[in-house]
Amino acid sequence: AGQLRPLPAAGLPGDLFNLGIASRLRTDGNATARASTDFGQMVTAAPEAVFHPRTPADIAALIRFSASSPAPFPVAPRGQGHSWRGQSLAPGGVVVDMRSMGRGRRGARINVSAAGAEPYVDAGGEQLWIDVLRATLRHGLAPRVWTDYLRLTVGGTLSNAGIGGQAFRHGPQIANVHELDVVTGTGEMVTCSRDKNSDLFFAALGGLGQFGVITRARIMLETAPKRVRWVRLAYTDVVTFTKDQEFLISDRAREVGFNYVEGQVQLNRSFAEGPKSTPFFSATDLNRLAKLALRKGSAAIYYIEGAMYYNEDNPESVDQKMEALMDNLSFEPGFVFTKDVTFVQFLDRVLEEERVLRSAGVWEVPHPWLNLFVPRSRILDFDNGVFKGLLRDANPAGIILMYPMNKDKWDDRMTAMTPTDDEDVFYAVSLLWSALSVDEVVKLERENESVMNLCDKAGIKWKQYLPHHTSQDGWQQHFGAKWGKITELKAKYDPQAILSPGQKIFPSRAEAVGIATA
Ligand SMILES: Cc1ccn(-c2ncnc3[nH]cnc23)c1
Repeated sequence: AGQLRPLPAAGLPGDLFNLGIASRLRTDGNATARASTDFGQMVTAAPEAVFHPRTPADIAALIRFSASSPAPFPVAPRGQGHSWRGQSLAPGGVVVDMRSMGRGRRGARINVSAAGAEPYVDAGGEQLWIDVLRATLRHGLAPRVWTDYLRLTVGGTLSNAGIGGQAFRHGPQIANVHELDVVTGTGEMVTCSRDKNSDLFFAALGGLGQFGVITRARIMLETAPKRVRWVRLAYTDVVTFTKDQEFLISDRAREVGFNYVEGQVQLNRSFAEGPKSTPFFSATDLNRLAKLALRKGSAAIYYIEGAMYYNEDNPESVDQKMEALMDNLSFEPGFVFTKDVTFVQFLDRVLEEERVLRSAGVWEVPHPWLNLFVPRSRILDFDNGVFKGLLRDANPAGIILMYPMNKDKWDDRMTAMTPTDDEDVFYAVSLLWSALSVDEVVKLERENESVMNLCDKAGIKWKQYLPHHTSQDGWQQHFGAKWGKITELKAKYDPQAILSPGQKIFPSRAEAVGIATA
């Protein structure tokens, strides 16, 4: 039940509880327990309170109060809490439950501007992408780039980059934003874009919550297709697999190719010991694929996952387009798996995965993830060292994604990092493990470490996506040449280092005060 007046929390300044916003603060154990962990379940750290803002002005008031108090306390915006290593936590501080912004006035914070040559949607940072999709489809429009899972917030994915199979063509989600409203670490509400307060605009996109809280994003839209031809093509040879993937994301394939290109790696042992069927593959499919791996003696099966958008007024043309495309690709003959679905069914495909995993009780488990961007020139070394070496006989629960993107679709002025070599293509490799026991957490974390060490020894210049580093040196290496600018922007927009301490990039003054008084 809501509290009339929360009891002042020990670690927060008493007069916080005299402010007008105090009634929106919850200090009870239920509220703080829910905000003490995230989807990754790798870290637990309790806030002193959870704040339920109604408007961006409420968030500004809370942050202004912390920034001007003698003992500034951490403040972390939390949407769905889908960070994996505690990035959305605020130990000893205040977690802002962003989802309370939208409550009560459904749709008020998603405004579609459908007219004109460049339609867009203004979406609250707390809005889920699935809700943005439903609102824009009412106008026959949709954002161009999607994460694999849609029950994530706009502010959360834009604070990382927002990658998925459409990014090879349109860049990550952060490359498809016109304007932001951001509440900075000094509690100012700033509207920013490429032309206005542009340093904050570029900082916040991929900014890991370090420079401000995204409360609105103006996102580019395109005409939405009605249907999708969704295919998976199986390969046993990684050279052929990556060659075809790179063709599919090249300009040559622009007219004749897919609208979406991703890829997965299935290690052999998972055929014997993994699920007998999945949302995409039937048991028969998986049997055929297991036999293929055996016959070819390959350590893994590689799938290209492609999607071709179309409208039902000319289904035969998508058949012809798909036939022509298949002729250009060298997958294992007969190993083409096709589904014909609506646009929403395709975009929301991971919901099915979530349902299966939740019903098996393995969705809310620890997720020791590792997401790497690997330079194209080293992807075969990576495959050889990791999938044919380190992980050859592994069979952890979870999925392995592997697909290329075009670096020139990313904007290097933004905080998100891509590999700093001079190549124009890099691969996303996502080891999305689910740990089904406590010692598996330790084992998988160690394995992830050894993957990164193997890359270091081989001189493979990786960057982490959804990054987690345990030292400021690690973060300096992550940001490389951007580090100087990033520290300047942090001093300008969050001088007390209040915001999103869970990323562990900057020692927060709040902590420093704590240490000083300890
Ligand atoms: C970069 C990233 C983080 C999570 N994903 C996922 N992709 C595909 N299926 C998923 N299921 C859960 N997370 C998934 C991809």
